[in-house]
Amino acid sequence: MGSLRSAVLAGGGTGGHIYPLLAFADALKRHFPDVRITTLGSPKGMENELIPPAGYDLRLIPAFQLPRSLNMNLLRTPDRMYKSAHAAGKILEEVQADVVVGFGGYVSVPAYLAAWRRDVPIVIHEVNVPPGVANRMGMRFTKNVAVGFPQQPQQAESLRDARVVGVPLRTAISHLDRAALRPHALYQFGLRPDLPVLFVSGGSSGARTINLAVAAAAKRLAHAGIQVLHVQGGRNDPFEVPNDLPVPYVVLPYLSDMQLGYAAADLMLCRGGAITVAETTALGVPAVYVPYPHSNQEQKRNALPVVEAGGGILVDNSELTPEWIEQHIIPLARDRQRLAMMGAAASRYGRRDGDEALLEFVLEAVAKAR
Ligand SMILES: CC(=O)N[C@H]1[C@@H](OP(=O)(O)OP(=O)(O)OC[C@H]2O[C@@H](n3ccc(=O)[nH]c3=O)[C@H](O)[C@@H]2O)O[C@H](CO)[C@@H](O)[C@@H]1O
Repeated sequence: MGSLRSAVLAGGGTGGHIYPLLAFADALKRHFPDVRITTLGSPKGMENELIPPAGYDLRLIPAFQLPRSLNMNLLRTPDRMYKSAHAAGKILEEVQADVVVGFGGYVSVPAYLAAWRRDVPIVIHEVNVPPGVANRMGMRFTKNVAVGFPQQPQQAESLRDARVVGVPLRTAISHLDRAALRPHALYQFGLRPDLPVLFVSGGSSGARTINLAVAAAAKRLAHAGIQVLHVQGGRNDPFEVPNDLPVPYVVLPYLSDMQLGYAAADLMLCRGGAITVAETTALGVPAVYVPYPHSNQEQKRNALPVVEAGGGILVDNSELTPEWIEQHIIPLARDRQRLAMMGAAASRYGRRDGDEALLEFVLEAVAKAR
């Protein structure tokens, strides 16, 4: 393995960009205990809540809104973009960056621009198809593109030559032994060991449709003997659940220790965010995926290969009603054999070594540039 003295990691907005960044930072630290790690974020993203508690240096650069489609005129539209790239450049110089690794989100663009102008190698990690606007812009400046899933290079021309490295997952998740942690997780949440647990999470910001549909099905789930562990999501409105249910229905605003949720879960109900899909499959958690309908079908593309492999089922956002939950989720949550088969299929699709594989790719990129 090569070496690194200073790395700048850029990625922000929602958890989907930040958790892989943090997992990669941890891998860097493990291999190079003296490496200087600097993360770049913008003032309003979830990075402000997630990165400082993880112990990494977070530098904020002025935010600017990217258009939804790629428009190279942006690079000529000075002001805000220039201000952000200038701020990123000053940080790259101060920390004498050997590499910039970008995970997407608005804040990655100024980092890519600043690195390109200073001949600092750039590595892009992309988990979605189509790739996000920020990363697509970054691809104008580097060929070092890594992706999270094996189908991505076939699905997008811009990713055709990308290296499949998997998704860096937090070690609490990638090293998780679900069965061993389960008793502790159930105890922590006040759940019973004798009844199945449906774990509900709409991704880092939460999902209104999922929250409301499951809450409205609370009585039916409870009377069928299904416990619910329901994470509302960082940026979502609270919802009402009856308080006289015969079995536990636990609502949490946000769960930092997601490994506990995965350990408690017999079945998951979730969106199809790329990192969520990487985690459920790495851990072999059978899941019902409800892709977010307004983002270019990216979440459906994330979940479909898992479903085709037998690791979960897919339902349209508009079809997720309390009746659908009663007809499909209740029988599934009670069918231990089917859940075990789905879990095994999910884990054949998933992988746990994305952090190490991305690190290897980054070191190769740095060595190539030297
Ligand atoms: C609406 C939208 O555009 N969503 C995008 C966003 O999703 P989002 O930001 O929701 O990201 P993902 O679903 O991919 O990942 C969510 C992450 O948050 C963690 N988590 C979640 C809830 C919680 O209480 N605690 C917790 O730790 C999960 O364990 C996971 O690590 O980024 C993903 C990755 O680019 C994209 O694929 C999604 O399409």
